[in-house]
Amino acid sequence: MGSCKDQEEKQAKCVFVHGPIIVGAGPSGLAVSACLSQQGVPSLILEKSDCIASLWQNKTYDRLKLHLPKQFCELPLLGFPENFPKYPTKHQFIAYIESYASHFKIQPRFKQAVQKAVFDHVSGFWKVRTQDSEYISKWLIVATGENAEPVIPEIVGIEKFNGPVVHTSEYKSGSEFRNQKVLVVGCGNSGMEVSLDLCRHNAIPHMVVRNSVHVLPREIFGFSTFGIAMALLKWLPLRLVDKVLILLANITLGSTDQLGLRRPKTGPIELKNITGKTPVLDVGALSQIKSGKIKVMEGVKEITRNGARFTDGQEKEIDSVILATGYKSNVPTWLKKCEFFTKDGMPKTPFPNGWKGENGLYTVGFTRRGLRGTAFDAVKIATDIAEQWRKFMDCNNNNNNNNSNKNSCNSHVILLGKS
Ligand SMILES: Cc1cc2nc3c(=O)[nH]c(=O)nc-3n(C[C@H](O)[C@H](O)[C@H](O)COP(=O)(O)OP(=O)(O)OC[C@H]3O[C@@H](n4cnc5c(N)ncnc54)[C@H](O)[C@@H]3O)c2cc1C
Ligand SMILES: NC(=O)C1=CN([C@@H]2O[C@H](COP(=O)(O)OP(=O)(O)OC[C@H]3O[C@@H](n4cnc5c(N)ncnc54)[C@H](OP(=O)(O)O)[C@@H]3O)[C@@H](O)[C@H]2O)C=CC1
Ligand SMILES: O=C(O)C(=O)Cc1c[nH]c2ccccc12
Repeated sequence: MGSCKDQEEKQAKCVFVHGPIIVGAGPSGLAVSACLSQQGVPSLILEKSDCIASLWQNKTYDRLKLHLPKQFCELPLLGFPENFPKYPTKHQFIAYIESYASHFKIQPRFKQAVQKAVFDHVSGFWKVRTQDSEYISKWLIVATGENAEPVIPEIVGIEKFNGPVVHTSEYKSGSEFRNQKVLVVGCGNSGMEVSLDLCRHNAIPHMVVRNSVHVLPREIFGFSTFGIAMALLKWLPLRLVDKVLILLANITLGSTDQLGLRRPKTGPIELKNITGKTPVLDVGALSQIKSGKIKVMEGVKEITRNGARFTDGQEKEIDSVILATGYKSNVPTWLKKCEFFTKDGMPKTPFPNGWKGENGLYTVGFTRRGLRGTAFDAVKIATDIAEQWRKFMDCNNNNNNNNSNKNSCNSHVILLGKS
């Protein structure tokens, strides 16, 4: 453990962790910790913020509701309370996550931002560095999420703009933008829902749609579109399911093309699986677009001191800019010398096999399948680690009872057992 000596010099504490280290106390980190604990495996979560589910608590707007029915957003082992509505609010979702953590007695270490994690081939351990400590374990579980950092695009002239420029992760409510002309850059679920919220507060959103986009109704004839898609996928091939979804969307919403919302050639679920681009599930923005309250604009060419120029030559005065330009993983900034992730911080191996890497590395919540994907990964990871854990415990017990067996276990495992 040469590193500990290095860390001592920098006055960092060296902590041997009994069980896996999990980076991130969002739904994914908590789910995997709960599943491990159910199998008798202890774990330690390192979380950079000061609370669990910080994305939901700190980086979402007031009016947010889950847009998939609750049965598709449950974590393993403990479902939503019976009395929750079909589409829980973000406050209900946070309450659920808090009761989940307390039910499984999960106590993350807060204000521990992982700055560097690296596998030490000599010792066979992961060394995980935060601002004040180095944590050491045989297993590292990456649970920092697909939405760890906002995507901030470079837009010509934006530095000259006089008004506020905020990312949707900082947006709380349209009440701060009352009567303003607001440029909303991006038309994913965030762009659509923020534009809708702005309308409800008498602001005038101009939403930039630079590309094609799938808009689907949240429900079709009282059934959730997502639920319909999942049911059909059990029987029909993906492309046929996508065709059915588009047909149903065209019947219920009408064609979206004339509104400036062209559909991509690839179907909605196939596109989500290949690129991660989530289809918009409409909760009311479309009717505001139809009535002209949300103005659809082509790409932005340039931002000026008090407005914007668009690629079609139009110019508009603007009071504020909201960047609804999405999120990215931050894994490449801290996980070093690791071939498992792409440069964008997503596992190179596609779903359903992206949860396990080499040398005790695992990932949870990088499936591009929302919380359902998280539940899938968490169960797989816990089962896999529990098997190793049981062997290690048996091995350790044998060693304690019978010294002649000592060579049958790796020395690092004995070291871990002593911590
Ligand atoms: C607005 C919005 C709405 C959504 N709605 C839905 C929905 O309805 N249904 C659905 O299935 N999915 C939804 N999603 C997808 C969302 O990604 C998941 O719901 C869920 O939050 C993923 O959980 P996670 O734990 O993987 O990631 P996160 O919730 O992002 O948690 C990751 C945690 O890791 C911490 N972290 C990051 N980097 C470090 C580091 N270096 N060191 C220590 N800690 C670190 C973060 O602080 C954070 O607490 C939504 C996403 C957004 C942005
Ligand atoms: N109620 C709910 O449950 C909600 C869920 N979510 C989820 O959160 C996740 C993130 O969603 P979201 O924040 O919308 O991010 P997305 O990545 O889904 O969308 C980003 C949008 O920004 C556009 N964009 C990016 N850069 C530029 C640029 N330079 N100029 C113009 N447009 C740009 C993209 O266009 P292009 O396609 O051309 O790249 C795209 O339309 C998704 O999984 C989403 O489903 C979000 C809100 C609500
Ligand atoms: O990632 C999201 O935002 C979700 O809400 C979950 C989700 C996973 N796969 C989807 C396919 C269509 C719509 C939403 C999702």
